Amino acid sequence: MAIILVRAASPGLSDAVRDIHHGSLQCSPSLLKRRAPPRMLCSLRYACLGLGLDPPRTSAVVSSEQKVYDVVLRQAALLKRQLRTPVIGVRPQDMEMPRSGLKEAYHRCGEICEEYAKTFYLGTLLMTEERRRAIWAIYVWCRRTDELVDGPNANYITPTALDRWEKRLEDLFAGRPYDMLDAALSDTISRFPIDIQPFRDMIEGMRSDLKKARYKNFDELYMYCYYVAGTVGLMSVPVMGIAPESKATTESVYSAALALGIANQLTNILRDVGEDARRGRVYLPQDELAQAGLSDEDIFSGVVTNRWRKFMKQQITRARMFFEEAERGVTELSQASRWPVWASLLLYRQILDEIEANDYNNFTKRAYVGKGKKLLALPVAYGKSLLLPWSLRNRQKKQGKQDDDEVRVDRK
Ligand SMILES: CC(C)=CCC/C(C)=C/CC/C(C)=C/CC/C(C)=C/[C@@H]1[C@@H](COP(=O)(O)OP(=O)(O)O)[C@]1(C)CC/C=C(\C)CC/C=C(\C)CCC=C(C)C
Ligand SMILES: [Mn+2]
Repeated sequence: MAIILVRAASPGLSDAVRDIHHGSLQCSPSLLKRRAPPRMLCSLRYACLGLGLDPPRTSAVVSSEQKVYDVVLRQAALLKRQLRTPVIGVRPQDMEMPRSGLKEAYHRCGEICEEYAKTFYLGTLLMTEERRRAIWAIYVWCRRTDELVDGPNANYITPTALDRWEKRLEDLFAGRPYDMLDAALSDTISRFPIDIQPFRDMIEGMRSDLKKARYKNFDELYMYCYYVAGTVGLMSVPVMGIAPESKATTESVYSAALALGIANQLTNILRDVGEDARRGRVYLPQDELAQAGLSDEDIFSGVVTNRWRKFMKQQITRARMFFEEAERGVTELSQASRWPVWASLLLYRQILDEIEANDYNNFTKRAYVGKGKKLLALPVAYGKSLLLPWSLRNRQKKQGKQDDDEVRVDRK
C-alpha cells in the first residue's frame, strides 16, 4: 500500500526507494524507514500520507529537501572535524569586548529570552552554564533578525538593511561585534563549532519574506521553513551537544534538528493563517489549496467550511510527521540539553491540538496553549529527557528485528 502511494506521489522518489531496496519495491514501510537515508524520510512520509498532492519534483530540478540536506551534511562534517581539532577562529581574548562586559551581555540575552519565551527560558536553566548562555545568545540574534521584518520598524526594512545586518553578522564572526548582544554571540561562536551558514540562511529567509507572499507548492514552502526555522536547529546542535554514549550519526541528529525547526514553523503558519492573511500573506501551498477546492479568497473571507477542515487536517498531519521525525533526535542530545528541547517540542506540538480544539478556526481564533498545560509539559519533558538515546535502546534488538522484516518482505 505504502509503495503504491510513494509511486503515485513522487516518481523520482520511487526510483530512490527502488535503489534503497536493491531493485525491489516490495518492502514494508518500517523497513523503508530504517533503510532510507534521513533526507528521504520526510518525503517518504509526505508521500505515504496519500494526500494525492502534486509530487515534489526530485529528478529534473534539485528539490528543496535535497538542497537543505546538503547543508545538513556540510554542517555535520564540520562538527565532526571541529570536535576533533581545536576550533580555529576568534578566541575570547582576541575580542574587543572586555570579559566583564561579556558577563553583562549574556545576562541581558537571558533577560530577553525570559521576556519573549518564558517556558523555553525555564527549560534552558537545566543546561550547563556555558551552553545555556550560548543558546540565549543565539536566541537573541534570531529574535532580532525576525524583528527586522516583523517588528515595529518592519515597514522601513529594505533588502539593503538586511545586507547591512549580514555584514554585521560577518563582523561578529570575525570577532568584531557591533554591540553587546552581538558580542555575546561572538563569544559563543568562539566556544562552539558553529558555522555562519545557517545564520546567513536565516537572513535569506527574511529577504524572501520581504518580496514573496505566496508559495507555489510544498517544495517552496519547505525552503522558506528551512530558512527561518530549520536553521535554528542547525545553529543549536553544536551547542546542545550529542550524548557521548549516542550511537546515532551526526547527520541524523542534524536532520532531526532540522525537522524540529520545520515542524515548528509549519505549526506557526497553521496557527497564524488569519493573522498572516490580514497582512496579505498566505503561507500555504497554492497547489494544495487549489486541489482542495480552496483559494486565497476563501482564506481572506475566513469562513470555516468542511473543505477547510479537511485541508487543515492534512496540513496538521504533515506538521506532526515532522515532529515525529524530530523526536528520535532529541534523545541523542547530551542529557542536560534534552529537557528544553523536549519542552519546546511538546509545547509547540500542542498548538496543533488547540487548532483542532478550535474546530480549525485559525482565521479569527488564536490557538493558544494555556498556562496549566504549559506547566505540565515541563515535568513530562523532564521525564522524557531521562530516557536513553534511541540509538542505544534499539541497538541489541535491531539485528534480530531486521531479519524478521526481511522474512516478512520475502513472503509478500
Ligand atoms: C536533535 C534535535 C531535535 C535538536 C534540537 C534542535 C533545536 C534546538 C531546534 C529548535 C527549533 C526551533 C525552536 C525553531 C524555531 C522555529 C521558529 C518558531 C521560528 C520563527 C521564525 C519566524 O516565524 P514567524 O515570523 O512566522 O513567526 P512569529 O510570528 O514571529 O513567531 C522565527 C520567529 C525565527 C526566530 C526564531 C527564534 C526567535 C527562536 C530561536 C530559538 C533558539 C535559538 C533556541 C532553540 C533551542 C531550543 C531548546 C528550543
Ligand atoms: Mn516573526
